[in-house]
Amino acid sequence: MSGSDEKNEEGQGRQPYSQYQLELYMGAILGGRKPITTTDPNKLEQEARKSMSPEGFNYVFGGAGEQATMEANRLAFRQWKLIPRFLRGSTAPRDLSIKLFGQTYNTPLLMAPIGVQAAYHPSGEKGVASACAALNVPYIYSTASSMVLEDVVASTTTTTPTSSSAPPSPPKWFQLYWPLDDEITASLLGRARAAGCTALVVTLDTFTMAWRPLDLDAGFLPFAKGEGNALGFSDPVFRHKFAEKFDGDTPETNVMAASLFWTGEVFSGQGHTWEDLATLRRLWGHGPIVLKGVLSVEDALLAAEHRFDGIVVSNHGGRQLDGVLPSLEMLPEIVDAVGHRLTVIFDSGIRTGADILKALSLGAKAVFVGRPIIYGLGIAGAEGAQHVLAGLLADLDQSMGLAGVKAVEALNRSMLRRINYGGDIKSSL
Ligand SMILES: Cc1cc2nc3c(=O)[nH]c(=O)nc-3n(C[C@H](O)[C@H](O)[C@H](O)COP(=O)(O)O)c2cc1C
Ligand SMILES: O=C(O)C(=O)c1ccccc1
Repeated sequence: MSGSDEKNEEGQGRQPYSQYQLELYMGAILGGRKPITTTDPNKLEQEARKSMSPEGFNYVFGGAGEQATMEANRLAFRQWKLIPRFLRGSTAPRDLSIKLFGQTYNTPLLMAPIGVQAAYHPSGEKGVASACAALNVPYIYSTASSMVLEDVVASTTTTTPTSSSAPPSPPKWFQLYWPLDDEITASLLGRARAAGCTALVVTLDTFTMAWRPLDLDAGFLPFAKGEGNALGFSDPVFRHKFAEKFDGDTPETNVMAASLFWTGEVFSGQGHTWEDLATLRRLWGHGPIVLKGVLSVEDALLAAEHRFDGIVVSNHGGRQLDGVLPSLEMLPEIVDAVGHRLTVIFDSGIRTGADILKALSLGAKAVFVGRPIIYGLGIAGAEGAQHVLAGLLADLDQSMGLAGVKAVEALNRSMLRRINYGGDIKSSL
């Protein structure tokens, strides 16, 4: 896949994803090559199931409870249908760029923060971050990462910034599972700042793990093996506090105790309140703060009242409280209530370009996508993740064209009609 970013006469660069469809056809026609894995979002899940370890696949795939919310996320997308327009002149080249917090982003897609990426493929966070960098997609580093923040950033940062051919690294964001101890929080945020993360995502909905039958039945909990703790174990303040409490031990000499100590810090946040968020703002000090996991108009209004820069309308991909509404259901109401006061981002259930179109038309300024990219990683490492990302962006680009829209900023609700055939996903196809 080419990583070129040439400028054309209309100012919007020829994007690395915009030729991907042609590249795949030509590879097949001229070279007899097949894509590295399927281009079909549903088959992708099946391919991942075959390639990944059962525990790894189930961890990514699984929802909470009976997966009612996870299924509802997909059903919600099926209920909105697009209304295309024609004969309005060429839509090419499409402008997928957006403005978020005063900065221009090439596309409205960001890689969702996903924990423990080395559990799905040895290239882990570095693999996904490099796939994102090749496509200019922002990478959001999770607090529960299996690789050290600074190492992941160094692995994707261009070492020769003066070279005119090298595209600049896309922005990086940092996702926080909020520790109880402010000194540890301060240290993590200071490191994220120093590593160049430009925005802070604070996840509200996962202060404790939900009831996840697939993982419970397999007894799979990455932290118990010391996985997903790299950020904490590499943190000087955390290490100091651990040594103080455990007689000079280090996370390396006493993995189990250090894992418990770390997870006790980052997954015990139910005590935090709206008032405590002031501390976070002070500790972060610079750049936007986005609250992830908002599902009610009331909490969205509170986020605006507390002057947060953004929210992610999300149900964590149906992995937390089973039975909650699909996040797409709440998106229009939340946008109407607070869209003029803060930036509304969306995630949970996006699988296709048309899904992204729908979320943006309902008022989201940008979207996060999680599982599909991790399936690509699990199947074929960084190359697989890049294939999925490029496919999703190419699909979005083409779907926009087919809908008769030239720029993301022109999307609006008049492009959508809600239909409800009732019943399950298949009957509403
Ligand atoms: C395996 C896995 C791990 C995740 N880890 C995190 C995490 O560490 N932090 C976080 O804020 N969200 C995490 N999420 C939630 C995602 O950021 C995102 O909200 C969700 O995946 C969106 O749904 P989708 O997978 O349908 O796109 C995780 C999701 C998955 C599937
Ligand atoms: O599994 C998740 O959804 C998640 O958010 C998480 C939390 C801790 C470690 C890894 C992932």
